[in-house]
Amino acid sequence: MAVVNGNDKNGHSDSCLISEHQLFSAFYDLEVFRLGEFYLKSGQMTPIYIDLRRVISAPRILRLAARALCDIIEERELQFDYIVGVPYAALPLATLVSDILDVPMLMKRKEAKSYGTKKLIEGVYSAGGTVLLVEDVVTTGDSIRETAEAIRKEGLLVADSVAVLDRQQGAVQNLQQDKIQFLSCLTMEKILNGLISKGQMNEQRKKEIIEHLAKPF
Ligand SMILES: O=P(O)(O)OC[C@H]1O[C@H](OP(=O)(O)OP(=O)(O)O)[C@H](O)[C@@H]1O
Repeated sequence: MAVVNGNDKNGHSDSCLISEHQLFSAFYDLEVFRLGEFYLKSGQMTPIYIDLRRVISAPRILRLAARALCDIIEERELQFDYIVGVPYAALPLATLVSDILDVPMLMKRKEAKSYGTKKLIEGVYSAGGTVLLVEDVVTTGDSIRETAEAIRKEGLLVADSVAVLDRQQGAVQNLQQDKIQFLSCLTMEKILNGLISKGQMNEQRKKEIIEHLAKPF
């Protein structure tokens, strides 16, 4: 993402887009990045785990991440009528993006309830409207795909998705197959570079991690 201090493309002189460095540093201080042996939703072992759920306990950092998402949305001039967070971790982010941009939010449940309205998609909407999907960390993109499928079944449209972090394990290509553009604020490569600058690893370890994450699973 572009780092801009001063005038933005709309000529707002007081604008200050969130930089990748700013975002990385805030997450680093919050101990979002963990090195070790962890398992992902996909079942794959990962030597680096990114726990963005921690941001809900740091409101300023949560807002920073939401503003970074808004920067991408505005920079790329994404068009949409509703915002949906991929459950559960992205729900607080989606709520803030909805508030900052003043665009209505809908909520997709992981499972439909067996009582009440039994709806899978909550909120007020009209078929034909376009939904922007918001994610926290993306690995394969499967969670975005599942959410998009449920939303499309309701007669809503999905063209774009945005995430705070892309682990760069195939999501861009996978989502293209479902005709969903995927954009992110930070990538695994940028995070590994940041961890090198913090003395947490060297170039060789970065190379090993990237090779490990690129293996089929
Ligand atoms: O791109 P993918 O391969 O789908 O992986 C990314 C998803 O995994 C995590 O959610 P998780 O399933 O752990 O659920 P949670 O959000 O409820 O914690 C994360 O918050 C994303 O939604």
